[in-house]
This record gives sequence, C-alpha cells and structure tokens, in this order.
Amino acid sequence: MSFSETLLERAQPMMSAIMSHPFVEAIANGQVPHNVLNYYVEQDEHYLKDYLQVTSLAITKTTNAEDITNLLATAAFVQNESQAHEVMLGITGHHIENWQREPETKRYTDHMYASAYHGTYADAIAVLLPCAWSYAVIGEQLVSRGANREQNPLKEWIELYAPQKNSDTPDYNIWRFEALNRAVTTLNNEQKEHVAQTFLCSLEMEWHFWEAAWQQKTWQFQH
Ligand SMILES: Cc1ncc(C[n+]2csc(CCO)c2C)c(N)n1
Repeated sequence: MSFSETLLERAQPMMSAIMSHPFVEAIANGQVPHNVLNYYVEQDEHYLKDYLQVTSLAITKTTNAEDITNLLATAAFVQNESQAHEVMLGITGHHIENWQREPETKRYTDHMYASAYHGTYADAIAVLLPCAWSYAVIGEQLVSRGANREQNPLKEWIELYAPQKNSDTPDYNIWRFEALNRAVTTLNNEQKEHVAQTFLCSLEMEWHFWEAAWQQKTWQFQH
C-alpha cells in the first residue's frame, strides 16, 4: 500500500463526518441559513489568501518542475473560487464586513503556514491536500446524488468543485497524491508520521471550518 493509500484509509472517518455535516447537507438541499453562508464566505476569503501564500511556500521547497507547474495551476483555480463566493453572496445579498479571522480560521491557516514553513516539502504538500481533496469528494458526491439540480441555488457552487470528467484540465488531486508519495521516499518513519499528522490535522480542520460557520463561532472577547 502506498503512503497516500494508507493516509486515505486513516482519513475515512473524518471524510464521512464532513460529508454528513449539516452544512454540507444544507448545500445539497440548497437551504443554507443566510448567516451561515455569510460567515463562511467572509472566513473563506481569508483562507484563500493564506492558501495562495502557503502554495508559494510549497513551491520554494521543491525543484520538481512538474510539481511547480501544477502548484501554480491550483493557484489559478483559486480565482474561480471568488465566483463560488459570489454565488453564495448572491443568495444572501450580503457584503463582506468581517475582516477578522475567527478562531477556527486562524487555527487552520496558522497550521498551514507552520507546516509549510518549518516542515519538509512533503509536509507542505500534505497540509494543502485535504482542502483540494475534500472539496473534490464533496463536489463529486453531491453531483452523484443529483444535488446540482436546476432549482438548487448552490448548483453552480457544487459544480465548481466537482471534478471535471472528460476535460483537458488535469485532475489536481491525483498529482498531489503522487507528489506526496514521491516526497516521502527519502523520509524516515518518524518524519513520515509527522507528514501523516500534518495531513490529518488539516482534514480535521476542514471539518471544523464547516462547523464554525454552522455554529457561528467567534472570539469570546472583543479584540
Ligand atoms: C476552508 C476551505 N477548504 C477548501 C476549499 C477549497 N479550495 C480552496 S483552494 C482550492 C484549490 C486547490 O487546488 C480548493 C479546492 C475552500 N474554498 N475553503
């Protein structure tokens, strides 16, 4: 079993919890409370900016030209995500007001920066992977359940993340798992477990990101 295959097996309980999270269920039904959508978009704006910077850090940790090209392509995809945010704000009619990272957003993005900055190239790849992978799984499963029906106001959002079948664009996740398998070959077992933890923490934080919006989690005190 490859390193990535073992990781995916370990990730299964978290991935099913994400798939059955009430926020994701509400996206499938097209009935997400407006305050949840607004919170999510505001926090995701921060997340995506940080995601781009962490991608840049990952790029500095490899000399593999193919990986660099792929990482740059994923950065370009992030621009499409503004479109995903517009779909959500279009439903609520909200304008972004909250420019503060709430606790779960900060925890997740701090984890991303720290792993990519202090860790190996494998850590940098591993910390970014759950984001792309979990959204591709969500997109794919929601499409396979027919959640992208015409009446769903979040149809466009769902389709943006569903992996493109029969398209010329590369499947971003396969290359990421391959890059990770390659990057861990020179690591010892302790370092490999560190990479596994980097990945699993990110995936757990994906769950918390949905949960934070659903529960409207904020700082306890005014900063
Ligand atoms: C918290 C959070 N996690 C994941 C994504 C999805 N996402 C972010 S960047 C990117 C491109 C990767 O190639 C994808 C799919 C998001 N928007 N917000």
